[in-house]
Amino acid sequence: MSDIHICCQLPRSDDFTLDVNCVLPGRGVSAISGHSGSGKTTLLRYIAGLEAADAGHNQLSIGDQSWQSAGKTLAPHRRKLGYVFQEASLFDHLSVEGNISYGRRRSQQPLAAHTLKQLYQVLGIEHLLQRPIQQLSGGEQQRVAIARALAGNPQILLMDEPLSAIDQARKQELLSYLESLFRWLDIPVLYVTHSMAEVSRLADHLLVLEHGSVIHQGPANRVLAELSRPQQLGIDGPLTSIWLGHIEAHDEMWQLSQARFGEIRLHLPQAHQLQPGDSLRLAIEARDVSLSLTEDANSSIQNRLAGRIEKLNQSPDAPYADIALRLSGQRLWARVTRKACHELALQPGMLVWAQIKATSILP
Ligand SMILES: Nc1ncnc2c1ncn2[C@@H]1O[C@H](COP(=O)(O)OP(=O)(O)OP(=O)(O)O)[C@@H](O)[C@H]1O
Repeated sequence: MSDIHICCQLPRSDDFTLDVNCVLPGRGVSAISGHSGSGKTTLLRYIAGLEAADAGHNQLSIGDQSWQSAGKTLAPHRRKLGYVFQEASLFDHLSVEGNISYGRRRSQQPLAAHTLKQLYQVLGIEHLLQRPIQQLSGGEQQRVAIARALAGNPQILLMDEPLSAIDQARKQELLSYLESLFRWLDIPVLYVTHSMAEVSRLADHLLVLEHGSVIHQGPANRVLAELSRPQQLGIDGPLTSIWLGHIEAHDEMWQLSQARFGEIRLHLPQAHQLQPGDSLRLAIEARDVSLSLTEDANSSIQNRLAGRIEKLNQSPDAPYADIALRLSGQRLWARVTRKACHELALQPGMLVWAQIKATSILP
């Protein structure tokens, strides 16, 4: 599908206007982040047609279909979209299958039966179809809500913090389901989140809003590479670099995989689900990267990479320094103590060795 064009000027109150003019990719996951009150939900609601918008100033097209243009507004119920909220909001009086059938019935061209079956498998809900909703865990309910949103065969899926009401233990499980789902889906997903874990594992594209306007936008790996303080923009969690590459080989003897990112090779714990040639996305947390001035060949750390310091962020009221390195075309963030930074006299421009513990990077 071709791109999503959004152009809106939407005053909500005396001191808040959603003012967005951007193009998002027509496939993959676009994460939308930003502080509370920055306009993320309002943007999704605008796309869904739930915000009264003056047609003169606003335009919206999804692929080759115009949903809003000069003088014309497509009614919300005619927009082919799925919407998933923080709470699953399923109908208690219907079974799992009854809820999903409800989603299908609301569409003139619902998912074909065999595609629906595949969706059940991807979300791991085949065995739940006859269950009453009250007998589902929070994570299961959310997977059913996603199936219901997709059963009508939408052109776009809107998700508003879908993991925020799920307990921590179940979040990891649901994240894995979402990874599989997004590999399988061929429609674009707009995914509102505050979580670095969700951005780094799920997002292909990242849009950051501040007070109603877009302040960063682009491929998620590139935007994160530039954000030295993601928390200050409302993205909570450890500073993380995303690298995109592929699996080169498996080393059965040591249960390791060798992966390639441009000119860089890394050793990882064996990625059993991936074959040589398969693409791979790696989230490397800055706290898992250490630095030394020389290559320490006696170190137990297998991944030792030479690079140059590009940025060094530290403040006297924090024990850590965040250091941006350039390694053969890749940006890598490292977090070390300010004391170590002082003792090694680290400065922008210096050549250093970055060490990444293989066991800390899970594909
Ligand atoms: N019904 C409303 N009427 C007027 N202003 C509103 C209304 N709902 C939200 N707002 C205001 O619009 C702005 C954007 O709100 P929105 O809910 O889109 O932010 P958000 O980024 O999704 O926040 P959060 O992360 O807390 O969900 C805020 O200033 C909010 O106070």
